[in-house]
Amino acid sequence: MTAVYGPTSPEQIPGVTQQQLRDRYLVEDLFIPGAVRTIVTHYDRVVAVGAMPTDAPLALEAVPEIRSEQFLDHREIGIVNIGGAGAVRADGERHVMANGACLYLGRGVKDVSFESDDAATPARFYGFSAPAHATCPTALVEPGQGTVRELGDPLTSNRRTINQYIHEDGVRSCQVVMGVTQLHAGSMWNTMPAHTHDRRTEFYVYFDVPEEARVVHLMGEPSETRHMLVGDGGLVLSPSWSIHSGVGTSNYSFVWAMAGENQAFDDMDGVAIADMR
Ligand SMILES: O=C[C@H](O)[C@@H](O)CC(=O)C(=O)O
Ligand SMILES: [Zn+2]
Repeated sequence: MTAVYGPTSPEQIPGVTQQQLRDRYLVEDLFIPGAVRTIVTHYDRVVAVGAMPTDAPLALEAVPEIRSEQFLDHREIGIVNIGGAGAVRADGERHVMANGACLYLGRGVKDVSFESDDAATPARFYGFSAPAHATCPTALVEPGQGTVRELGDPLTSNRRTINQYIHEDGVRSCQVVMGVTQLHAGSMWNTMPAHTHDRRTEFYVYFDVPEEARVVHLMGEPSETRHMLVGDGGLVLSPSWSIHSGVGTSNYSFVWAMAGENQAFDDMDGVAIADMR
């Protein structure tokens, strides 16, 4: 249940087919009932995890690609539940996780497992993990209890609430920065004007996307953008050279998470809309 996403270059974007773009930057099967999926990437060595327990708990296991006995021997992980109610056990402690809750586990935690309260409405745990060279304490944040930033305007269809969970002024980590953005009803655009941050990789997982709806996700260098239509649960990989923005056919939410050179949320290189191609 492991997939490896190798490094890519912006020079590979011109001429790329829609299928090649999706093969390189989109994970559409992160959540499989009764399984843990591990997505090993060469973008800042970030590993993404999707766990969807049904009637039995699922363990977070090291995969051969990370050459560790336990998954967190050399790593940290931020976890957000984007599904039904559930819990994460970490070294015997049970952390109850409602939809939207965020759990941070630091380097050295040994036994991690995921469970759903009700197999009929399973939890969907999304994990974002990066290498860590020190141990930060375990921390749980209840939904909406992070640092809230209200952004955008209904007039530009981008009114949204950002909840920063793991960040410089919140739950501490070595590299991981993580939060959830919710688009308000009637607002469809995230992150427009767009930005890059050449110092950090960023992944999005779109959720609360209605079944018939899609998010038109924009990526690529600002001067050479491409799009992918992404449904509920889709994971999009943004290398540091890529913008990450999107417009839905409905409103939606997404988990954003970053790792790399720094943790400065505002270290972004904004792009004027008129300069995008
Ligand atoms: O670097 C920061 C990230 O792109 C996201 O936090 C942006 C976002 O959630 C939004 O504007 O809605
Ligand atoms: Zn960003």
